[in-house]
Amino acid sequence: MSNPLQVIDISAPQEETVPALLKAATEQGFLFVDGHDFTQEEVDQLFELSKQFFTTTEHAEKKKYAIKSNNIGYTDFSNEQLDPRKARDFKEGYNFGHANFKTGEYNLSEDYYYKRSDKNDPTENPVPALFKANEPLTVSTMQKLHRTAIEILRLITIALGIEDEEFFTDKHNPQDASGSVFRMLRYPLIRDDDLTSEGKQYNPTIRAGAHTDYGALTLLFQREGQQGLELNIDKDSDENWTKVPFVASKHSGKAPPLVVNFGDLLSYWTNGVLKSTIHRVKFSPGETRTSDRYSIVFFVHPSNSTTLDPVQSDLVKKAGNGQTPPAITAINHLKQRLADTYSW
Ligand SMILES: O=C(O)CCC(=O)C(=O)O
Ligand SMILES: [Fe+2]
Repeated sequence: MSNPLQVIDISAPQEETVPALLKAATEQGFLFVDGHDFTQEEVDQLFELSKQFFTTTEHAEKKKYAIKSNNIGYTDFSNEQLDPRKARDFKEGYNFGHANFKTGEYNLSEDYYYKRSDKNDPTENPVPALFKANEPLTVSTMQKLHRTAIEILRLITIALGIEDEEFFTDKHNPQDASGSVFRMLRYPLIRDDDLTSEGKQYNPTIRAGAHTDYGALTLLFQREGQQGLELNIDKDSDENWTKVPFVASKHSGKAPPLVVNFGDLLSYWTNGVLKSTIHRVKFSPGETRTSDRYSIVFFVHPSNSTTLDPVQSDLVKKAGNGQTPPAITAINHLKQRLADTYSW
């Protein structure tokens, strides 16, 4: 499959990466980020861990970790409906949240996370045993993903010509309470005729309904042969979907480039100059897929109290839509979007 997205190597000189990043962010809102520091081996281990969790844990056991309104835990097959006009999404997932990306703590209890108590209660957001046993891997991944996101935000600030070079990075302090979530997802291989009558409420082709992401930035790993992510770059047409292919890294021994997209918050902050592009996951009828799709996703959100006022940038003044973003904080925006998705 040819690649319609740009591949940007963040280890290359800034003079090269900054204009390419701006072009990708303003035209498509999606790109590949190569030159990160994830090895193939560690990403393989992550996908193995995810597969093991989803395929060897009893359903009743998974349900003990059911997702709560803090967005931490297991999402069951019927939980999520990203496009309210369509069927529920046939996928399962596990979200790690309430993390401090500096110390590596995660799934922290409410009062400890919000600094109302100096003691964490590990029973509040319990971690499945398998993930607990593999904590060094998941924690180093979350921390590295956060650092990668910060680097992308730094480059974007330069690309937009924002005078305050820390405008975006300051809003994403690794120690602050935020809606950031690290998520493992599994979309099982299933064909139309596999569905029981109970399963008919699911759509076997559209696995994640069309949506934009709620946060600032999303970083995603996928595996070769497990594609399915599609973008609707042309907003005026519901029919025109661009498939995200699998591409390999240019750096030997490194994991494939991360699929990166801009979420609603970066779009608000830039009056629509950075595109928060609609996307979905689709298994097309008749395709020759032989395995489930797994994805590993990091949703980057700013500190909870951040507001959505546009940045001071000539580029945004000139090319922006001039609309006033909603007068709410990042956390209230997230709560609203999660309520719409999960019918909480
Ligand atoms: O799994 C994927 O490829 C995409 C998932 C996605 O878009 C999301 O969860 O927001
Ligand atoms: Fe998404």
